[in-house]
Amino acid sequence: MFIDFLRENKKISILLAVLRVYLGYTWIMAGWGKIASGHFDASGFLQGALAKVTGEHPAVQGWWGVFLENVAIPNVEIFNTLVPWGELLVGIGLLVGCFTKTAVLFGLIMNYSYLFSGTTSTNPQLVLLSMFILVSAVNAGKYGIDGMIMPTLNEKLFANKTREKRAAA
Ligand SMILES: COC1=C(OC)C(=O)C(C/C=C(\C)CC/C=C(\C)CC/C=C(\C)CC/C=C(\C)CC/C=C(\C)CC/C=C(\C)CC/C=C(\C)CC/C=C(\C)CC/C=C(\C)CCC=C(C)C)=C(C)C1=O
Repeated sequence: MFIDFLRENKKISILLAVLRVYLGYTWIMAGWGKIASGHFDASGFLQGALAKVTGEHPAVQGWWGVFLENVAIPNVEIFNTLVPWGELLVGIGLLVGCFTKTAVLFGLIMNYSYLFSGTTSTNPQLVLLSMFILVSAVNAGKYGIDGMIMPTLNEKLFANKTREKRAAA
């Protein structure tokens, strides 16, 4: 019932838009800060995270350590680009409400990557707020670009499928 309320209520979509803009601004600042500095390098952070796999109460789980050691660290150049630009694009998507659901999902993937790496920081707070955007689906983008383009996109992309289904039924 609460989920339906988040997904359908017109007044709550205004609140969701405010939340979306806040999250978008936060991601833009994080991404742009790294891009503008011109020397973002995740190597040190990743090595530090890998070191947290050991000990009596490891902050980083073994399987994530395997990922860091075999995927992230050897390909750090890719992550040095993917992370800042991913953060910026997620931020823009959320700020203007364009492909909101996809943007928030990629934002969550990044939040969890940082959490898995043993950094708490503002990540839990961003995750909790992002959940509201994710479960409220299109309602969060209603007062954004999604609200303008989604009805047309849905019609163009899915109209035939709906017709096919109806014809088959
Ligand atoms: C507080 O936390 C923390 C941060 O800080 C937030 C940090 O940094 C860091 C620091 C981070 C590091 C040191 C890096 C650590 C690295 C690792 C742990 C390695 C592993 C990392 C990963 C696995 C993450 C990899 C990244 C991914 C998966 C993200 C990829 C993201 C994308 C590809 C972008 C997705 C975005 C989408 C889909 C949205 C796109 C939408 C837009 C861009 C919108 C476009 C809209 C416009 C341009 C507006 C205009 C549009 C119009 C007009 C269209 C209209 C059209 C009409 C027809 C009307 C830490 C630790 C942290 O703890």
